[in-house]
Amino acid sequence: MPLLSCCVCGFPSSSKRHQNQGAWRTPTNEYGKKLQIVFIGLDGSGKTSLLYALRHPPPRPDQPQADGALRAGRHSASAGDFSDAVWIEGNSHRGAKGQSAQAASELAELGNIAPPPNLKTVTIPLRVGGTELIAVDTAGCRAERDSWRSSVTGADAVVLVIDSSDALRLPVARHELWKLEGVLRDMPGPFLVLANKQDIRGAMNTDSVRDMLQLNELESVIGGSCATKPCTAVDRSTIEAAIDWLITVTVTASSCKDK
Ligand SMILES: Nc1nc2c(ncn2[C@@H]2O[C@H](COP(=O)(O)OP(=O)(O)OP(=O)(O)O)[C@@H](O)[C@H]2O)c(=O)[nH]1
Repeated sequence: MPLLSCCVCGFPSSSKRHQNQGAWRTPTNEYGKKLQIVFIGLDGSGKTSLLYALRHPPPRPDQPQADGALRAGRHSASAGDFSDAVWIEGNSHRGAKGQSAQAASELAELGNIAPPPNLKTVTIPLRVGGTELIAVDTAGCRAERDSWRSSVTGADAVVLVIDSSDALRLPVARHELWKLEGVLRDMPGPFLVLANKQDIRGAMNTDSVRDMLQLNELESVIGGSCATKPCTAVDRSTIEAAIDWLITVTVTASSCKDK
């Protein structure tokens, strides 16, 4: 018999994911507690750049950005933009959250926060479309990827960021993703793959990224959907749309439990 999917959350109606939607909803704000979204992805895939883009207010029409929003982005990332971030120490991390480390040293220079030199994850408060989020930016370097498992456990939603312009590293991303298969199976919330760097000529489209990551197979293994959305850190609206969608799936679907 075919699995019936919920028309709201897309998960099979009999799945743990569908039934757990809304488990986190409490009366503390419009939707409940702050959603915690964990961002994972290989080093250089663009996690911190995307989060910076989300934090950064869109440019005013009368104030055109200097070429490359990215350059004005995290690298020069004004310390103030991450001044309420929480810097979490990692044991073996050797500065692979490189630009976070740069932002961190800028913070330190300003005497704002004195982050530890070995950063592992950075927790950043965000507001997207009126919803308050806690974004967890993990380190993507090889030495830190095993810690994704603990970062992902208990998250409301997980986002895997892919550098779509780097087909050569897709098998590595696939390998790391499939190592999380068990955690994703137990996770109540949605899982989203962001095919980042769509501004780069020759970047793979979402279908190719899906194929390379074997997401159709993963969906049947974890019993839930793995959505794929295109985005680029150069255009804030693309990441905002993707995260908006993620919030809608997580939040709106909370009502599906009652249907
Ligand atoms: N052209 C382009 N460059 C991007 C985009 N997103 C990120 N980058 C660049 O890719 C590089 C890596 O981005 P990061 O945000 O540091 O990647 P990360 O995933 O946080 O990397 P780690 O901290 O090492 O795990 C930087 O030079 C960014 O400017 C994008 O959408 N388009």
